[in-house]
Amino acid sequence: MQAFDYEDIQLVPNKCIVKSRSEIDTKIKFGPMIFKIPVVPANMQTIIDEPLAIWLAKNDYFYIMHRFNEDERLPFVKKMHQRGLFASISVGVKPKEYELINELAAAHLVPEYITIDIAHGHADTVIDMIHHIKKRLPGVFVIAGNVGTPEGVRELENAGADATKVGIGPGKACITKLKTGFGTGGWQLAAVRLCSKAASKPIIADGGIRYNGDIAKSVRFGASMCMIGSLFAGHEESPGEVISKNGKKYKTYYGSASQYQKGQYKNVEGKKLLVPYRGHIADTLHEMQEDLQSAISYAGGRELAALRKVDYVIVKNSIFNGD
Ligand SMILES: NC(=O)C1=CN([C@@H]2O[C@H](COP(=O)(O)OP(=O)(O)OC[C@H]3O[C@@H](n4cnc5c(N)ncnc54)[C@H](OP(=O)(O)O)[C@@H]3O)[C@@H](O)[C@H]2O)C=CC1
Ligand SMILES: Nc1nc2c(ncn2[C@@H]2O[C@H](COP(=O)(O)O)[C@@H](O)[C@H]2O)c(=O)[nH]1
Repeated sequence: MQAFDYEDIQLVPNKCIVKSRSEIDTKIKFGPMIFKIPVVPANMQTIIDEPLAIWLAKNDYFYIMHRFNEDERLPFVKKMHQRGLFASISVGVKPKEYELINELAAAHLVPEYITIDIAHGHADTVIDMIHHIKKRLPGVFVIAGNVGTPEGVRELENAGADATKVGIGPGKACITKLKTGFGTGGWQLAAVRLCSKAASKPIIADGGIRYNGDIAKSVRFGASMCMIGSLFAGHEESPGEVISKNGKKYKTYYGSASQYQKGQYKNVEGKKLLVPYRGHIADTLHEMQEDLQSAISYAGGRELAALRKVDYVIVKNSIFNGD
């Protein structure tokens, strides 16, 4: 298997079949709903909060609420449904998480999406949680992860997951590769390709996306959706205060397995960084859509599916990886 990452790949253009990029459709059906673009902000505490989730849902973007305000998740589902919006939450695998599923079922609160979010998702703990959710909340679209291998994808799909999330350690705030020696960091795009070939259901490419063009590349290699953290971290709407330093504005971005998230230095696999302030998230999402429309035009198509068939070349070291 050849190892490559986003910066090593360039997609090869086909003849354009549209007169304007505005004709091009970037919509994606993912689970029970259709979204404007195949992009979801990472379910991390420095990336999403309730006001942003509401804005994203109202504006036809996919979102996944993080799982770190444990007791706010049930009321969150209720509030979203009262507003006529879809609910999409995350869970872990510890005993309290089983109770949450039971409480949601008892209250007849059925979120549209539940993401099982742990670092090493190819595990019986995740398989057991998939079974539990499917038993108690059968209508929910279950996303499970993270995994980095075809075997991981197949096992979670066979257990009942409706989609799997691929990426072990490629994230900008991640230090898993350094701390453990394991992961898909440096070959995340090749891992997406490998996993998507084994998948019979959608996969989410999670981590390592540094430029808008990487979204098109993820779709080329089989992703239905891209989860992005660092590119979304610096916005006005991102949780946390704007920090001024040497006349420049920043926002904080920290890993979900960092000591800042955990409140203690134990099994730490994430770090904290400052990312430049980028204005409003609506502008970034709009630019992502425009760039994706342009990418589809280079693919010679009118919709996302055109990207799946384009040729590619591997050009090692063409540009420096942001990491
Ligand atoms: N995508 C990625 O590469 C990574 C993502 N993360 C993110 O960090 C957050 C915290 O993740 P996580 O620590 O899994 O969540 P939790 O702290 O909720 O741990 C989940 C469960 O899995 C156990 N566990 C965690 N890591 C391992 C492992 N390597 N082998 C065996 N058991 C394990 C934990 O027990 P115990 O702690 O006692 O071992 C716990 O019971 C999540 O949001 C996750 O997505 C973290 C690292 C990598
Ligand atoms: N190894 C770790 N990975 C983490 C941690 N917190 C989050 N993540 C993963 O990173 C992506 C976002 O990646 P980015 O390159 O777009 O910034 C996120 O969705 C998680 O899967 C962590 O502490 N350690």
